[in-house]
Amino acid sequence: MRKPIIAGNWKMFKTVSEATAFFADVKGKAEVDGVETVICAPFTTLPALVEAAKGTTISIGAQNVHFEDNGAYTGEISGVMLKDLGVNYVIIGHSERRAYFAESDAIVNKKVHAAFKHGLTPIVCVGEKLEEREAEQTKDVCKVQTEAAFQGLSAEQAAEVVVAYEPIWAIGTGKSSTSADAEDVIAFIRDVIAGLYDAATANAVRIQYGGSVKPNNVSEYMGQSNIDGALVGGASLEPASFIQLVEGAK
Ligand SMILES: O=C[C@H](O)COP(=O)(O)O
Repeated sequence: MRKPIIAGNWKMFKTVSEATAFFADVKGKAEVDGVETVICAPFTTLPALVEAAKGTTISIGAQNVHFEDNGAYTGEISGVMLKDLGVNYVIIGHSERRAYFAESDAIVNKKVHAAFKHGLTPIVCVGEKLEEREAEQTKDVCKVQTEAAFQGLSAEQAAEVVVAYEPIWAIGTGKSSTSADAEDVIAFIRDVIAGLYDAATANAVRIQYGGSVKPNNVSEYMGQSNIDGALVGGASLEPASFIQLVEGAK
């Protein structure tokens, strides 16, 4: 039985004071039995959020990690540093990082290994561009990205990965994938993982949908048998909306 997981991805939004005010508003409310709640926040807000989250069921995640433990990598943050803060999750390979920061499939895989090395659970993003969808390459793209991300992971590690299927054309556009289309691609991604490992491992992996998920459509996605939650950008920024997303995942 896979536990649904709602993860907010704040992207480059919120100062420390805004983050702590948000947390105070959702504490006790975005905590729902049977649903895992994660807030993936900017690095600068992580210490305050980790502190605020103590004694709650809300986990705190980062939005990126470098694949080395330390070194001359100006501006980067490592898994050692995130674990030291008490962070539990990290988003890896978000399409914005792939597009704007040249993250290749090989880099994504190195980051996934770095996450496991330091006891962080990776939320690995895969998904196609609009032109790839129009060329009917959605599944090919997701297969390549998924296989690359999982390369070299043991079955035990693979079972712990959270995958977020995010069609790029649906991110921040208000154009969400239909729940049936998302289910079709996510079931396919699960089959790809089964091909790499076995059915039991694939059935343990939680796969989220992401792309214009809102309080009014989250339960539609959650009603699909292969969709185990959502990675949410815009609608995760307001406390009331975030609480509704978590409640909608029950
Ligand atoms: O990581 C989250 C996704 O990029 C979705 O963003 P969005 O909910 O604003 O469309």
